[in-house]
Amino acid sequence: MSLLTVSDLAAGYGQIGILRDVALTVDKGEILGVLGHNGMGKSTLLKALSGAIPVTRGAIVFEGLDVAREPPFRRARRGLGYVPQGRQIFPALTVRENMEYAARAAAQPLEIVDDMIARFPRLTPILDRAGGVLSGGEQQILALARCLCGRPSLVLLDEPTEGIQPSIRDEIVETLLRLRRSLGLSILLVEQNVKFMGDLADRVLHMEKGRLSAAATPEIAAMA
Ligand SMILES: Nc1ncnc2c1ncn2[C@@H]1O[C@H](COP(=O)(O)OP(=O)(O)OP(=O)(O)O)[C@@H](O)[C@H]1O
Repeated sequence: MSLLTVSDLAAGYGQIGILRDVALTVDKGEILGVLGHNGMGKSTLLKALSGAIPVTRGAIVFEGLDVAREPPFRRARRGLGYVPQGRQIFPALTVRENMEYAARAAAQPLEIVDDMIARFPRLTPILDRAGGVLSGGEQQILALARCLCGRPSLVLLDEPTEGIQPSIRDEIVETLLRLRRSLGLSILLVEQNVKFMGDLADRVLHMEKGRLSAAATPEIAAMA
């Protein structure tokens, strides 16, 4: 059985429908990629799966249970982690405080913060620095570490390479592959960056105008 099975999903903003007939599965330990150009609905997909926006039809079966009508915090407690586009780091809290906040919100013991810090060496020298002064790459790594303080089994990851220099991009690839190995983590990643996707994803789908299809664009075919 898949960890996540989405079927016949529709969602949007008020009267504006964006996603239609969306179906996908993510298996345990799998990294599924969704590629698409600007405005095609990638972020909307992750918002609908995390509960940030309501779905208008369809099912989101996570670990055997349809969570499509559950509020975001309940989905998060079940192990559906979400790293939104723009990272949404708390700017006035330190790196450590950002992580402690997430652990508390997820009712996890605070020891998980030290466990995660040990997995992200780049955070160690900046633990007391305010989130708002971090570089884009540091914020992305913190956003991921903070999400993992909720002990998710699946992470919904929205454009982690946006505004990030190539060296940190490579570090993020290595980190995600390591986390998959060590924690058995599953990842649903939406991206525009074909190279990043090629380095990371086991399988890639293509999103166009709110619909998903098997990847058939020349860029993706060239990755294979
Ligand atoms: N809050 C909102 N209200 C109304 N429409 C929105 C809202 N947010 C996004 N949209 C529209 O939904 C469509 C899909 O946007 P979405 O952000 O999901 O695309 P995306 O594929 O993630 O693009 P990008 O790569 O630029 O982030 C776009 O047409 C966008 O204008």
